[in-house]
Amino acid sequence: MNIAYIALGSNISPREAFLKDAISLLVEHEDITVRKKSAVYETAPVGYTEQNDFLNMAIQVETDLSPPLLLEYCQGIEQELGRKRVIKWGPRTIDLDILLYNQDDMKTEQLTIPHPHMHERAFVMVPLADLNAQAFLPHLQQTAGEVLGLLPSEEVRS
Ligand SMILES: Nc1nc2nc(S)n(CCO)c2c(=O)[nH]1
Repeated sequence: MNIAYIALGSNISPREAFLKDAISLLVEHEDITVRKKSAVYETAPVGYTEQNDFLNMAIQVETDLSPPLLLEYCQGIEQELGRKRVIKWGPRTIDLDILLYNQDDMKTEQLTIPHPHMHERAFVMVPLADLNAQAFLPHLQQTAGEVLGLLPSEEVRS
């Protein structure tokens, strides 16, 4: 069994429905188990800012699929839910990005894991820390919490 973290985003209505549908399609795959879901965050667009606000979240999955096969299935979901790559950084019905896959640190033509920009994006790092602040980013040798400046705390602050 492998553990992967996937970021999801949508900024075309109905955003919530696209997130739910994407997760349902992931759950349908016999080699994918969705173990945990973060909260859903409304976020201002970064990069290409002339577009609607996003809903972002992240999920933790267990999978027997290899990274390339997991990517292929995620891209299939984007197609299925009507993602049209009109403007590269533009609006999208649904976006699924593989953030982490075990402790892999790999780069191929199709796929770079960990996601190269994840540490620069609060809309990715906050949902990831929701799931597991101890998730380790091998390319940075830091946990998700450390990237966010969260100090490990034994007790939950009351
Ligand atoms: N807040 C926010 N801004 C974004 N800019 C791009 S591109 N994207 C697409 C994901 O790379 C997003 C996003 O998901 N959320």
